[in-house]
Amino acid sequence: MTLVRERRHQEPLTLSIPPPLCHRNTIAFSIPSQSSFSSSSSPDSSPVETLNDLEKLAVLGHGSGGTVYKTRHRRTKRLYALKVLRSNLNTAMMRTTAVEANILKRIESSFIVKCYGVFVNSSGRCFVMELMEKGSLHDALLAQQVFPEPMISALANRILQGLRYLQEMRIVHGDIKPSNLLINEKGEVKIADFGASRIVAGGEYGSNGTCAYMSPERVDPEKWGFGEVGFAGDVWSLGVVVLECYLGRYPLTKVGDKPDWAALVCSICCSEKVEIPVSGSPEFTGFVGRCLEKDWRKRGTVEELLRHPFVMNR
Ligand SMILES: Nc1ncnc2c1ncn2[C@@H]1O[C@H](COP(=O)(O)OP(=O)(O)OP(=O)(O)O)[C@@H](O)[C@H]1O
Repeated sequence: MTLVRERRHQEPLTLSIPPPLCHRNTIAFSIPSQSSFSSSSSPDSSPVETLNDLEKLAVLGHGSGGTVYKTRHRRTKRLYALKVLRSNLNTAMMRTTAVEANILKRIESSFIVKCYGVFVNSSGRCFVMELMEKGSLHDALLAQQVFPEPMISALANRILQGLRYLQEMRIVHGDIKPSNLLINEKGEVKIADFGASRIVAGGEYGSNGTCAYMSPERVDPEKWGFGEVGFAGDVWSLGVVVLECYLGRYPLTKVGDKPDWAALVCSICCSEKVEIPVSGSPEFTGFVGRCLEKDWRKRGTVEELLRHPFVMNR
């Protein structure tokens, strides 16, 4: 289980950041224009045929399963991200990456990081992916600390549209968190990393995913979970991310609390309600409240939240 991880430091983002728009003391940063948030990426006309087509340029980051590189297609000069999974993964992780590859093959959405191909070679399984030049939301939070509400609402809108697409495909993401939300050059946020995902067709939820962003019904199914298939869990995680963007820190534990397993489980499952900062606008607090409803039966659905005034028309 991943728990709350050390934030990896990366090159600071160079997102074009507009003047601060909110009442709080934020670092200036840019809200991508409406069109850049809603436009889709152009389809790639030159897919990668073999891994030899790609030359590695730099390391973009490391995950629990492997390393992600910035690469360039030798002939077309097009840039890609290449995720190379470690060859010594245990059987459970190998199964997980096979599920991930299977899911990625089915996905085609401008709200989800595109996978152009999955290759298996001596060093393991490799995913050729759309390059998200601005890194992850996790990196953006490190650089910006807090986001103004209009930025958060645009971001929530895109993630919800991605979740709507996944639900239509009967896919539960299972690990929505800042490091799995990537940003491209246009400032578009997309959902990535399907290592904890599953296609809903019965069966139990695995234990993959990051505890800090897991919903009460996943952490303590006996108390909160009977009958849940998983889509509501992605909505909960979105609520945690949205609140984190607003506060600039992981929101479900108190400042100074050790983010250990016991503190997390208690903050997610013990109390009946999540405390939402009253300083936000009524739209913001209302939206977060619908995402962080502890009882998944009462929690907002993706469709309902897409119509919520906080994200509507973004
Ligand atoms: N398509 C991409 N484009 C640009 N950078 C990427 C891309 N995919 C991943 N990265 C970078 O590489 C880092 C590692 O990604 P990876 O998916 O391996 O792990 P993670 O999601 O951060 O962690 P874990 O898999 O352990 O939960 C990310 O945090 C991100 O900064």
